[in-house]
Amino acid sequence: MTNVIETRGLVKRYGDLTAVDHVDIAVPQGTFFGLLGPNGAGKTTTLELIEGIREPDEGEALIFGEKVWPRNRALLPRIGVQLQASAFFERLTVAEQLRCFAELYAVPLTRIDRMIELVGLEDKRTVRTEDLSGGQKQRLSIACSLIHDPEIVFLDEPTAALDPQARRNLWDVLRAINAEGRTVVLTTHYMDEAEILCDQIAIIDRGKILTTDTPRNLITGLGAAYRILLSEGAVSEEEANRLPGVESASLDNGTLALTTHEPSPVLTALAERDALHGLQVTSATLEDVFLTLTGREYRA
Ligand SMILES: Nc1ncnc2c1ncn2[C@@H]1O[C@H](COP(=O)(O)OP(=O)(O)OP(=O)(O)O)[C@@H](O)[C@H]1O
Repeated sequence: MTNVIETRGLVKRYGDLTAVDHVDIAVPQGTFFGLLGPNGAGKTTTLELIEGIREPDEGEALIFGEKVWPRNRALLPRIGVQLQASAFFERLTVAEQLRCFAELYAVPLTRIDRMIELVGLEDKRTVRTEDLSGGQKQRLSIACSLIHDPEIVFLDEPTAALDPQARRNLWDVLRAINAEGRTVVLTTHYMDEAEILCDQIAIIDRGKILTTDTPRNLITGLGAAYRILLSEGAVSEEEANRLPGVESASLDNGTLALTTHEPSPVLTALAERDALHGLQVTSATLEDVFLTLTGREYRA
């Protein structure tokens, strides 16, 4: 698959601090790519280096095989950029704001309605930007970044500071953008968001990429055990300990917790005993991946 983005040994220093430390990233066309890391990890700086709005101290970033620095104007119509903080003309309505961007890019004004529909702001088209909620502002800012129909869109923490429901609603918009065939590069400090949305995740910490893979491979690569939780009384602790594949079973606070690396035979044996009451199966999470890689708990 063609890589539409590649970075080679990207470095950015601010005084003594190396904010981006030899970052190598490759993003195949059409991927939903996530740059995941705690606050201050270097996500925004990395993104800005790739977008060509900051000069690297070392290394280079390529989009569609072309260097992004010095500023490469030929790339601009092909990429959409949503910055972490968006500044709007506050007195303009949603539709006027989009019209302004459409005219700047000289694209047909029919794109305005298309974008309003894509981000679900139909009932807000005549509302002034200053009267939008945080989630609606983020939607508008995403719509502005897509007005010229770019092939790649960069989104810097688009769901930060949104409430859980607004975050989930925005996830649907982001999925739709990717489903249209666009490559999406997203930064986030939310583990769940990266796991749910992204095809590929690069975990960044202290300026360094720790690992890049699919969420599933990152998690299964740990080889961690599954936990199977059942209601007390579904089976006895002794019987649970004897089930095929069970490594340990213990009863705690009304919940029987089993650990296993092979959930299938355990679940089959439980089903045969009609003992699936209160069943929950959990595997390792990206937080466990971060802990394994850094030795530290993940604190966004
Ligand atoms: N213009 C700047 N001058 C000096 N230091 C900077 C500058 N921009 C960022 N930094 C520092 O570089 C490091 C990386 O910052 P960056 O904003 O890239 O991280 P981030 O992962 O995007 O964090 P956040 O999630 O908080 O936005 C941080 O320690 C930050 O304080």
